[in-house]
Amino acid sequence: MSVGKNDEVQLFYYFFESESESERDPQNDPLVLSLTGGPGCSSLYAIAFEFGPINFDFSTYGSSLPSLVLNSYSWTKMANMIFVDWPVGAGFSYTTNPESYYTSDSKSPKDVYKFLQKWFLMHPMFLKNPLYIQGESYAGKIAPMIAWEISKANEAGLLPQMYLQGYFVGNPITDVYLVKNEKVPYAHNMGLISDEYFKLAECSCNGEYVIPDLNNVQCHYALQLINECLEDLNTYFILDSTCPNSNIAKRDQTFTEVDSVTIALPSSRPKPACREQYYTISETWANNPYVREALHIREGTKGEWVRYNKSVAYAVDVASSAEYHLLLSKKGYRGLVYSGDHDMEAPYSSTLKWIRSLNLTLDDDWRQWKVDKQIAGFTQRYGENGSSFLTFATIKGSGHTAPEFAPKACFAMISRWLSYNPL
Ligand SMILES: COc1cc(/C=C/C(=O)O[C@@H]2O[C@H](CO)[C@@H](O)[C@H](O)[C@H]2O)cc(OC)c1O
Repeated sequence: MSVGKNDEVQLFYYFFESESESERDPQNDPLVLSLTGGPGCSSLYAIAFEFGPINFDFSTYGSSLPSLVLNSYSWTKMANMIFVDWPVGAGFSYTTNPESYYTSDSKSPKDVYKFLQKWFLMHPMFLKNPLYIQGESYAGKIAPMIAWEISKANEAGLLPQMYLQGYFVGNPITDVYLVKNEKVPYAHNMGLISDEYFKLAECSCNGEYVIPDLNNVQCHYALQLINECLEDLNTYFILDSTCPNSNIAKRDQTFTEVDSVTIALPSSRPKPACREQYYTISETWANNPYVREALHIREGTKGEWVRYNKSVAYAVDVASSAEYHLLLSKKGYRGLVYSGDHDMEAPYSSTLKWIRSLNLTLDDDWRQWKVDKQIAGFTQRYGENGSSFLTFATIKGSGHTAPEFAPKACFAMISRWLSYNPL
């Protein structure tokens, strides 16, 4: 989908209608626009590893491309979903003019709005479906900004009028400073550093761990002790292991040209030993010529697909998007902020900090929420005059990409929230 002048910026997307099994109905189900983080991660990551309808089947993986299996916890079971490779440069999105490559926190929500405007022109039948914007990690910072862009455009009478109902974000990097500064207290709360190290850091650094005073020797010493404790920790999911060499799987994958059904490898190779290596296999899959043809990637438009393009030209020019949550709640839009509670990249406690700073009225205090009679996490809800605007929920024992590690709980949470039920 081209956005911007002269069709220079082309945003690639995957669209799945809701699966009309059981009582679902694509004509009336919500429509969710989904963005992955980074900025620069492809939405294929969310589709294949998190909440999309197809996942890689690694159980049969060994001597061929991974095959695909249906995901029984796919959010397409409750919503129509558009997954966009955002921003330009991520996934299969590209530009024909390098100057159009540059984007930012403040510009990209406008591009996504333009994307949606054009998408609805091509799919007008979805204009009456409740619209939600979803983003995780860095996109969790941007999702409420996109919702605000839509809200403003609707109020200005721009067409098409979009039936925006709200947004939901997972482990959002709402405020980069807050997120980073919370890592030390979070590490302490989770038993990763001792009380003594924490107290030393807290006193000597004055609670400032991101940009400590360079002349403060004691603070430096405390942070050094802490860094040693956290070395080799998987900060995205502190219960998970780290990958010693995430390139192993990729290096020995040379595919032979055979028919489009069976794509054999010259030799078999060891099964991936850790999560990062599974991610690498997705790169082999997405770069396979048959796969690219099936995905309608126009030849010559995009070079190598990478799961996370870290060289997108993106400027962080908004320090915090917390105020957008406030603006949207004041307009009556619904928001859900969920956090895998074992994520140290965007700790749930940093999220609670900016939520509290909004001074919203609590209408349902911290309590358990359950799946299969077991605690799935804890939740808190804010609202006024009988209307609930913002729900916060933790997902117990999950990481940065919460649905990847707790698919069933996340499915239940989103399903309840989209149906206006309490978690
Ligand atoms: C631009 O500045 C910052 C960006 C982030 C973003 C993290 C992020 O999106 O994580 C990715 O999430 C996606 C999921 O959306 C994962 O797939 C990726 O592996 C993961 O890296 C965080 C920061 O500080 C904490 C920043 O300062």
